[in-house]
Amino acid sequence: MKQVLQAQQVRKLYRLGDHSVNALAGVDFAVEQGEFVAIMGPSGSGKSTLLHLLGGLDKPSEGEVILAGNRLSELNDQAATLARRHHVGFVFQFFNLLPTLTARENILLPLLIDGKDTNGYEERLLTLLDLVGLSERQNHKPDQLSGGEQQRVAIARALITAPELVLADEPTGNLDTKTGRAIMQLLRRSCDEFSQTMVVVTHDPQAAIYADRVIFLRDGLVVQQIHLNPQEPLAVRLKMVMDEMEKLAE
Ligand SMILES: Nc1ncnc2c1ncn2[C@@H]1O[C@H](COP(=O)(O)OP(=O)(O)OP(=O)(O)O)[C@@H](O)[C@H]1O
Repeated sequence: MKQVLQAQQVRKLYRLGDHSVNALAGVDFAVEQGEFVAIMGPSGSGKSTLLHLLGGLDKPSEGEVILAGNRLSELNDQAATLARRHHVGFVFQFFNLLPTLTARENILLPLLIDGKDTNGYEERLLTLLDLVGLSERQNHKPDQLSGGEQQRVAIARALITAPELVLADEPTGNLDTKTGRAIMQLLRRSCDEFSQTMVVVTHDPQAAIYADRVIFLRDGLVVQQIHLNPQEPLAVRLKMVMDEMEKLAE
């Protein structure tokens, strides 16, 4: 299987005045195409930092991230931006929707930024609007949508270019259980049907159970990884994730 993403001995040191925070202390892993990986760990364990480095939004202090065959440290800023644009869709906790644009226009934005003709994407847009359940609300602006609906717009926006890799930071944060489950099922379907790769940071075991693999971070290090079988009942997977969380909390 093709590897879409690799982290090699990734370290991140934040300097704060006269002291520094070791946010990542040497993280190694690889993600294969079509794989769904959840990253879990206590607050401050380095999850968001890692996601930013994996997507080339920030640079490691040491180590290397290889994204779709590109060694990010060897790219200049412009080349890194293009690699990101062509290979990665981002879903952040604060949806970063443009308030003056409708849901539909926000979803099409990555194509416009990349200078693409959006006409050729009409069918994909309609499919995505349907998948995220927003066909009826495509002409609403963000302030006319609920938090869950805004989150679904952000997810459709991340998927419109059919990126090989989707990086999501707490995609179910602040959502009710039902909407959160629908979002995770949508990401899972994107893996299964379009062979897209997902890396999702979450503190919620109910969200992590949709992954093939859960990576646990603590103090900036990978301390455990477990594989989940999507064929197993949700309750079995949930127990596996929660047992592991409990062990790591000891
Ligand atoms: N820009 C920054 N400057 C300085 N320190 C930072 C910065 N960003 C994160 N940190 C520190 O790095 C460590 C890891 O933070 P990070 O946000 O990656 O953790 P996290 O696991 O995502 O936490 P949470 O679950 O609370 O979002 C923390 O100690 C945090 O305070």
